[in-house]
Amino acid sequence: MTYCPSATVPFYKMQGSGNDFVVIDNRTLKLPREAMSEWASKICPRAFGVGADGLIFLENAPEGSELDFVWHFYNADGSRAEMCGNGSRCAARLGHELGFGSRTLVFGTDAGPIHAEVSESLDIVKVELTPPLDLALNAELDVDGQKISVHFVNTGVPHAVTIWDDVASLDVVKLGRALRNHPHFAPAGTNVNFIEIKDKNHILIRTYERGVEGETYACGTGNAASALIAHELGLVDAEVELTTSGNEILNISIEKDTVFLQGKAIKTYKGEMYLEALGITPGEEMRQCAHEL
Ligand SMILES: N[C@@H](CCC[C@H](N)C(=O)O)C(=O)O
Repeated sequence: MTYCPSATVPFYKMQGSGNDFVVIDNRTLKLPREAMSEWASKICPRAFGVGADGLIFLENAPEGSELDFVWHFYNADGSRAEMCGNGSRCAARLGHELGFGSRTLVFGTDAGPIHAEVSESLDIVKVELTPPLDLALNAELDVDGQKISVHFVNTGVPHAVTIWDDVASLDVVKLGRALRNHPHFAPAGTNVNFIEIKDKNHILIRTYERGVEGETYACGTGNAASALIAHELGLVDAEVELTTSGNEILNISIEKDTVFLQGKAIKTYKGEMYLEALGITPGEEMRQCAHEL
């Protein structure tokens, strides 16, 4: 089917613990992958676009695959990311609601398959993250003249984790940007988490996200990385509750090498976006119906 936009493209807006996403069902739109990055960088900016930390496209899985669907995930700046924990919880919920699969489903990301369980109420989603990679503890890094002990693990995307006494008082954007761009993490860069251990089952967390290039209200894979590292250092148990900067709760459970992330996945609205207003150039097939724009 050739897509004819009649000026607008339907979308869903969702949030997982305040990490917000525009989600597009690409089964009918059939937007080619080459155009997705530009769409993200036009749709995600707040005030000028729809506004979101990331853009997610849901598509049918390849014929014969065991997946219920596949996604394409883009950060607000248009960079593609291998995975997103909060986005994966939103995608699982919407994927189920759009008929891609049952409440227990599996979908494909660049980091590998994600198994998800959507609650009966649909508002809570638990995902099993991809196996953690490249764990490295206690690198002493020079950041703006101060020595910081930095831990690292990839929980689908790269995460640096630093431990502090009072995360509320930190300049997360300044420190986060410096670590994100630190030569130690080149060329991919990293997301950066700032955590405060409250007790064996409770962490306060703030995250600087790569691709948003700022602090977000929550980052699912960052919460997983932080709990995993704190557990590895003997600071917390295998079941951890994290309070995000948006004051939401995310739950992480660690079972041997498997990490689960659970939290709210909320569908906030459904809308139609105007391509021209967003500065998106319609593709060839869209020009056929330019009179409708
Ligand atoms: N917010 C996400 C992570 C999204 C990708 C990240 N910004 C990156 O580029 O690595 C999460 O909830 O995990």
